[in-house]
Amino acid sequence: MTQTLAAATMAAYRRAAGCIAVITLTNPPVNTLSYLLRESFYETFRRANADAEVKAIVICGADGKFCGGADIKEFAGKFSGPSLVALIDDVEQSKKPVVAAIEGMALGGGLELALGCHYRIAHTKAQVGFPEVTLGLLPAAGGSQRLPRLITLTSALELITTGRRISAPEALKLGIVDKVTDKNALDMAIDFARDIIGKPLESRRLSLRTTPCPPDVESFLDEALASIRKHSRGAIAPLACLQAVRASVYSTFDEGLKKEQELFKMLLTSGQARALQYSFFAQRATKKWSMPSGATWKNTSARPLRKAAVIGLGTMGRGITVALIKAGIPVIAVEMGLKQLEAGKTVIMSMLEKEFKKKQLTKAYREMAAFTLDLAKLQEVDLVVEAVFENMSLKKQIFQQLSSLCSADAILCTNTSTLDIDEIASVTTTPHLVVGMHFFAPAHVMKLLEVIYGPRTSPTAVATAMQLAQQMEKVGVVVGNCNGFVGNRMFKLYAEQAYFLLEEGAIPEQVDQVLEDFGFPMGIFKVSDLSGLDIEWKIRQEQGLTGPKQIPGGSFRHRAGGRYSPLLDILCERGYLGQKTGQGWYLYEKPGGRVPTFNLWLHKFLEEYRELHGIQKHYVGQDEILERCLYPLINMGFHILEERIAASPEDIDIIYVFGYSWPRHWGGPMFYASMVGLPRVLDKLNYYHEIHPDIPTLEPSSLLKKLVANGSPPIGTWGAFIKEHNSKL
Ligand SMILES: CC/C=C/CC(=O)SCCNC(=O)CCNC(=O)[C@H](O)C(C)(C)COP(=O)(O)OP(=O)(O)OC[C@H]1O[C@@H](n2cnc3c(N)ncnc32)[C@H](O)[C@@H]1OP(=O)(O)O
Repeated sequence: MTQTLAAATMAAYRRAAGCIAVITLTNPPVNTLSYLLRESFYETFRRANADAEVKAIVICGADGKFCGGADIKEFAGKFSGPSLVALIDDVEQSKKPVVAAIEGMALGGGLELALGCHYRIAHTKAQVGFPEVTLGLLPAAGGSQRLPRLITLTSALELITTGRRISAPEALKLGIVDKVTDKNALDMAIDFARDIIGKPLESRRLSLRTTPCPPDVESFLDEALASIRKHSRGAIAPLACLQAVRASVYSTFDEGLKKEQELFKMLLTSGQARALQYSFFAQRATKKWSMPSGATWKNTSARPLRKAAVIGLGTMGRGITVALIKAGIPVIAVEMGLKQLEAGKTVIMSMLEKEFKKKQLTKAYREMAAFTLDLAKLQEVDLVVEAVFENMSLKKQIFQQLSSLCSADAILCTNTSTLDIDEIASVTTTPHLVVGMHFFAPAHVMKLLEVIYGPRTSPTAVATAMQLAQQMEKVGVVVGNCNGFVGNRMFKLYAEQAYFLLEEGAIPEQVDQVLEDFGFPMGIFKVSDLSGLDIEWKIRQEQGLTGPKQIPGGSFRHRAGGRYSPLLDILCERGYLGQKTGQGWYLYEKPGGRVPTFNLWLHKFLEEYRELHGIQKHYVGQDEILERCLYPLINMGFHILEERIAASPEDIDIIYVFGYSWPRHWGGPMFYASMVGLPRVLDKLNYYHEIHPDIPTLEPSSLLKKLVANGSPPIGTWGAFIKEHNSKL
């Protein structure tokens, strides 16, 4: 096994144009600088350096990919083999000119290696960057010291602290690469290397330079610190990146390297780095979907999509239309009335125009959108996305029509956030082609797509929806059919607890502050005001929890078998719908206002409400807010795993990171639970359930109890317990 790997992983050596040594980094799929590659590179580079016939060296990557950086999997173990810092030092100190031929990508350690080279030549489509910060790390093979010595401090700081990847033309403008070509970068690098043989190299060694600084560097760095603190939402890596760059200003190169190492070691052992690296692999794992039937991404093919239709041009339908066109799929956009069609068309065309200006689209977009009232046009399409109101009878009516109008093999998707896919499919003649696609608003921006299969959905329909997610550059996650699917089913408990906390004595400002300190960009009440309280109100009505369809049998504060908070309903009934009406949980300067301020009415109302219902107000502390909001949500995650609605904790975590702005440096709810410790989560749920026996969702799930009873195994091994848990044998 090791031998096979060793054969595939190497720094391959060959000679070109007589006197040029070409070293090819070879470690599929993205030529990461793993232990084996570093070992091989060390030998190969020495060989090239020692060979008197070699006058210059070119470094490139196999299969048109320079290098994807360090092997992230190796961060979890002990470092062995030659260090990247030392290898790059060898490269920079070489007396023979060394040229990097960058094709595909030079990321992280890959870019650091390229910065050690004396020249860099990139293909125009290549990307370069330091994504370490997104993994909870910093460029620690001299990158944080060499980049600021090469380009402006402002750009170096921005690239290192954000992890933004840039195109080769931008890298050329900034001065990171020396030449860009749309031909073969390796051929160009070889020619270039031949031309520079014998030329002095001293000025090309970045470690010998000093960092060029703006006039008032101290206040520049102070402002940068304040801005990073404001935007990093509790993430520590951006701050460490800044400290490393700061060292490049005030220290010698060697001292700077020491500081870089010190900060790297601190980050590497932090929980945040573990969470972010987990998230990196979790995101990739969602592509490898499976269904309980045994169908998987490997054994199922997607249908080609030449044309799609979107039905319903409200906010969601508009965003979906734009997302499809951005993915290169022509769309027939359908509405039921002329007025709605015209309104939808105007907004969609202006959204497309904006995307075009941002260079996200080519000119052809005008021809890619057709607008019609005529459902007969749907005959031509391979896929339909229905995006009308969240109303079961309306959706069923539409799917019945689709069934007779569309071609027999058209994939029929419903954009629903809660409704039963199977019930919708039941009115069609092709239930196997019906699949749920839960987009998140704004649909042309938000990355997440929940792909929902019902009991009759075919693997082909799922594969096609997942393929479409990829085409739209979204993260698709395949989930089973249940009320609210994964994301909203869990979110419901998060929101519910927040309302209960208001009833018990908290105020929206307090709850939001705790959630924002945790790392959410906005607390739940601000989010509710922003999206409009009536969204949840309509869902509650549809579920028979409130309104004219309310299921009889409950009481004012007890419905559907447990405690119920009618606070949101009361606000909606009074017309307090959030930002759009100028008042919700907060007060706004005017309808449509954006700045939340103290809502005196709400505070008085909460006092009266508590008094009226005999609720004993208590002091709600920060821990209680966080635990009451997050632990029931996590507990529901365990139920969802038990029921196999989500195939893995990774799937749940990715849904939360990409759809609900869960702070990525906490990995996602399930990873967070594993970091906090499952016994603690279990104890706290038991504790709160004892105090609030009328909230059944606080009762710990049996899977959580089982995992704790088994010594709280690592998250990567939960799958075995779930299988065992579900086994009917
Ligand atoms: C002391 C030295 C410190 C150095 C710091 C570093 O270098 S940290 C690493 C910095 N590099 C990165 O963060 C790059 C991460 N990778 C990517 O962004 C992308 O994978 C890519 C390189 C742009 C390629 O994207 P593409 O969409 O083509 O492929 P995938 O993302 O699906 O990746 C293919 C498989 O390769 C695995 N993989 C990619 N990069 C790494 C890596 N750096 N380490 C380990 N594994 C990596 C990825 O997980 C995929 O694996 P599968 O098993 O096929 O899912």
